[in-house]
Amino acid sequence: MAKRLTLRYTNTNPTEAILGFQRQIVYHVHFWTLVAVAPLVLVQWSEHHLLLSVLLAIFCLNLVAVILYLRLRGRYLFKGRFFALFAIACTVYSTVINGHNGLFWGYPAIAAMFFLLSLREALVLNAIFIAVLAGVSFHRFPTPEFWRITCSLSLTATFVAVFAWLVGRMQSELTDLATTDPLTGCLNRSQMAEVLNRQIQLRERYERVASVILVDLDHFKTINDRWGHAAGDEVLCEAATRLRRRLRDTDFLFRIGGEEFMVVLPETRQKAAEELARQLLDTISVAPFSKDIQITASAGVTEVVKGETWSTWLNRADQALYTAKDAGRNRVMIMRGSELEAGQGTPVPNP
Ligand SMILES: Nc1nc2c(ncn2[C@@H]2O[C@H](COP(=O)(O)OP(=O)(O)OP(=O)(O)O)[C@@H](O)[C@H]2O)c(=O)[nH]1
Repeated sequence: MAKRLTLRYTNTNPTEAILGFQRQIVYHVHFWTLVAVAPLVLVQWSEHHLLLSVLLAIFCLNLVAVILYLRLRGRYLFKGRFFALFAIACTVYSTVINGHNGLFWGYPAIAAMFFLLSLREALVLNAIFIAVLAGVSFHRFPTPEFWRITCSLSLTATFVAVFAWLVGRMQSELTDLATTDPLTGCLNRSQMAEVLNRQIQLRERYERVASVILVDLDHFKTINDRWGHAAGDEVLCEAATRLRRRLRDTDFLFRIGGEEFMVVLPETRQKAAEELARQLLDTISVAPFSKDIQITASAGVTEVVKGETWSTWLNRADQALYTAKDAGRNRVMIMRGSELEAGQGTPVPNP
């Protein structure tokens, strides 16, 4: 065990970072659309297009509402659906009464929908939008122009759709890279606070229980020293696989240090967690790893207590683990509330 857990958490959560990035996009699209559309309310009014002017004014009110809500509450009001609705209505109606001058707004509207909506919603709405604009163009413009308009609108939608799809894929790949440990595939520390806090919220609000197990491989340094770092890496991967195999899909497995793993068990009381911890240590010690390496592990177990912070909860599990190490390793120690249960550390039979 290299050192005690660092319980200070800096805000480096990748999920939060992506949400922040999406909020920025929503903010900018709404803000710059407002800058472009607000003067058109007066222009259309002065040209006696009263209905269009009113439509544009309501569109602007929606833009202002979304911007303010985002600024004040940090939330995305209406999820871009009113934006799409008004952009489509205004562009189509403007094309009907203004011809090309209205149609030109269709191109930025197509792109904006891909920025604001989910890919599926943007594809469906843009298909409808382009079909309606094509219908209007067919009646309003000569046939060659209708084809040019329909093809250029479709090509714009295709380009932006491909771009949005690739950005979405890259985003999820980067999130995976940022949230998992590349060696073992376990979650890394960036997700720790979020997962533990979620369990604490469930405890506070719905009286749900949850437990944490810290598992630390014993004398891991000797493996590196004797068989080399690559063999040590193999043992870590295999240990993670063995732990994962014993866990449920709803449990969370983290690698939080060199040879230290954390298991978060939702809906699990301390008693059940203690039993599971013993089984986890068994899966590590029961069979040799590659190169016939034999290894054991120690574990600290504790259940979340109402009103505590995630760091207090984890600190208690950490203390239980240290006690297990001090007591001779290859055993489980549990810690309830604020007191370590004296003598409750249960040795796991040596392999
Ligand atoms: N192969 C490999 N070794 C690692 C990795 N991360 C940390 N280590 C090694 O793990 C060892 C941990 O050593 P210690 O903290 O002394 O713990 P230990 O030897 O397991 O002793 P106890 O925990 O007290 O039983 C160090 O030698 C680290 O270099 C890794 O990713 N791969």
